[in-house]
Amino acid sequence: MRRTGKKGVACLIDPDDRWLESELECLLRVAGTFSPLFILVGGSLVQQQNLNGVVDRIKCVSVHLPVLLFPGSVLQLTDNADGVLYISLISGRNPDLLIGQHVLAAPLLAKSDLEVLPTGYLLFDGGKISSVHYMSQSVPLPNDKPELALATAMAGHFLGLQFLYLEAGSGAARPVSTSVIEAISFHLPCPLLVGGGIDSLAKVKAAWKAGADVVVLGNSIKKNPDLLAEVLHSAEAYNLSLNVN
Ligand SMILES: CC(C)=CCC/C(C)=C/CC/C(C)=C/CC/C(C)=C/COP(=O)(O)OP(=O)(O)O
Ligand SMILES: O=P(O)(O)OC[C@@H](O)CO
Ligand SMILES: [Mg+2]
Repeated sequence: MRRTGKKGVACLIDPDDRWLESELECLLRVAGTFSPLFILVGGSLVQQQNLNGVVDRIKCVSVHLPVLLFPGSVLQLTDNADGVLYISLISGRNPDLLIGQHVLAAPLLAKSDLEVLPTGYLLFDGGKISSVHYMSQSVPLPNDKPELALATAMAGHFLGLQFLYLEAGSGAARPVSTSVIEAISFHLPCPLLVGGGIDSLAKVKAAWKAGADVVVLGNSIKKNPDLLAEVLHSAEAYNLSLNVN
C-alpha cells in the first residue's frame, strides 16, 4: 500500500459495544467488498466468547472481508479471524505490553493459522483519558511534538516492526495531529494506520493527506454508517485517480 500510495480504511468493531445483529449487517453491507478495506475486531475488555461470536457473524455476512484481531491482551485471540495485529505499545514503558503479552501469545499463534502482523502501537494524547491510556497505565505521547513521535516510530522500525498504528484513543477529542503523521510518513517506509476520534470525511482526508495509509474508524461509523459509505467512495475515487486499482 505504501508502495502504490493507495488509501485504505479499516472499520473497528468493538465486541463490547452492543452491536445489534441488524446494525452489524447494515455496516457490513455498506462495506461491501471494497478492496482496501478490512475489519479490525478489538476493545479494551473483550471476553473471548464475545470475540468468537462477533468474528463469526462478520464472516457469515462478508465472507471475503479480511478480519484482523486488534487485541488488548492475550485473552483476545481467536482462530476464526484471518490475522492479528501483533501490537507492541512502544510509546509506553509497560513491559507487559511491550513484550510480556507477546511471549504468552507466541506459542498460541504458532499453532494457529492467523497471519501475524508485527505492529508498533503509539498512543497519543487525544485530549481526554482513553481506555488504552488507563488500561496500559502508560503516558501517551504529546500530539504536538512530531520529533518525539518520530524517534519512537523510528525505534520501532529499527526493531523490525512492519506496521505502525498511531492511536489517539477511542472517541478522542482530537485525532493524531497531521504534523505527527507527516513527520513519520516522510521518514519511514512502514504502512501507517491512524485512528481515534476520526469522525468526519474532512478528518479522514486530512489524515490521508498527511500520509496515513489506513484510517481506522470505530465510534463514528457505528453511529453513522453513511460516513463509511462517504469515506469508501472518496478512497475509491482517490485510488482510481492513481490508476492503481
Ligand atoms: C499481541 C497481543 C496478544 C497483545 C497485545 C497487548 C497490547 C500491547 C495492548 C496495547 C494496549 C491496549 C490495552 C490496547 C487496547 C487495544 C484496543 C483493542 C483498543 C480499542 O479499544 P477501545 O475501543 O479504545 O476501548 P473502549 O471501547 O473501552 O474505549
Ligand atoms: O472509535 P474511534 O474514535 O474511531 O477510534 C478507533 C480506534 O483507533 C480506537 O482504537
Ligand atoms: Mg471501543
